[in-house]
Amino acid sequence: VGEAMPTARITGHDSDPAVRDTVRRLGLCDDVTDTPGAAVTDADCVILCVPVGAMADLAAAIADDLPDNAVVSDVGSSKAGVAAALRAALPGRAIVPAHPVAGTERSGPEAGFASLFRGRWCILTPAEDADPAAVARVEAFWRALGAEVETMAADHHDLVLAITSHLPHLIAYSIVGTASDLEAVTRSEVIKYSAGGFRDFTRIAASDPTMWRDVFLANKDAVLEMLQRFTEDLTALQRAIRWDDGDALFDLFTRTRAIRRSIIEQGQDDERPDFGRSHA
Ligand SMILES: NC(=O)C1=CN([C@@H]2O[C@H](COP(=O)(O)OP(=O)(O)OC[C@H]3O[C@@H](n4cnc5c(N)ncnc54)[C@H](O)[C@@H]3O)[C@@H](O)[C@H]2O)C=CC1
Ligand SMILES: O=C(O)C(=O)Cc1ccc(O)cc1
Repeated sequence: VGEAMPTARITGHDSDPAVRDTVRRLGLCDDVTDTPGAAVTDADCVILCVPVGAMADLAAAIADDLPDNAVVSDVGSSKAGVAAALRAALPGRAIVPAHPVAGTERSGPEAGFASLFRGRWCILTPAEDADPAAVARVEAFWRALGAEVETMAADHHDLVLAITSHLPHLIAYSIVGTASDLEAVTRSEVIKYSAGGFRDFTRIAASDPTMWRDVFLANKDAVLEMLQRFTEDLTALQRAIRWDDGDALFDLFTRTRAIRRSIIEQGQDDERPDFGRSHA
């Protein structure tokens, strides 16, 4: 943020003193405060960057110190529950929930890098009656970081992200968990012979446990809906294998290859040279 907005004054707070020390050491903020309230006393824009299950408590903790004209936003991976929690904790305030759809499996203050949001989408989910000036301020913030901004309803966001992000994480956690439950001898072979497929799942399955526990509990309905469809489609694949239906397998794999190609054409893959994989 400091690099993209050199005149902005950035104040940070984290409930974990070790994180506050690291942020001070790395110089990520102009000031780091020991309480949430002290971080917002003269803020124009407050961005809550905690696991989605912690948003309600943090919003309540800043309520009394928040200046009247401050805009409150967040970066949570699920939106309807967070938006409701922010509205309940901060009644009458300008609230513009946001989700930058960019990240890695890493977390903590050392996991960030300046190009993270460049060319990525940031989805805003303001309520229909939100102040357009507040929405414009949050949009300008993300555009300054290089992101493309789109606005949609929070429920719609949660359905789309359930299939593009949340279910893939659940599947990765599940398959890596299955491998780790295998007998010890097989497990060591899984590690030794892990070809690209399994390795890619282990990257996703190394994502932060607190963050993802909260996402699945907060976006329960949409995730369960997509999981139902997924298990039906998986059963269809199981049937195709059992009955030697090679055409069914071939047709699906041809369709899925086209999806990968369109992601690469839109520049939303992580193969670009500056995407921070060297930090992993
Ligand atoms: N990691 C990723 O790739 C992405 C994460 N997100 C969302 O961003 C949010 C933050 O995720 P990360 O930055 O990855 O996690 P992180 O683990 O790096 O940072 C979260 C921080 O919140 C602190 N915290 C927890 N409860 C708190 C409280 N009540 N008051 C003050 N601090 C508190 C923790 O100590 C931790 O340092 C989550 O809601 C996540 O869903 C959104 C897009 C991408
Ligand atoms: O590391 C990956 O592949 C991710 O999918 C990162 C990510 C995690 C959570 C989000 O809400 C957005 C992006």
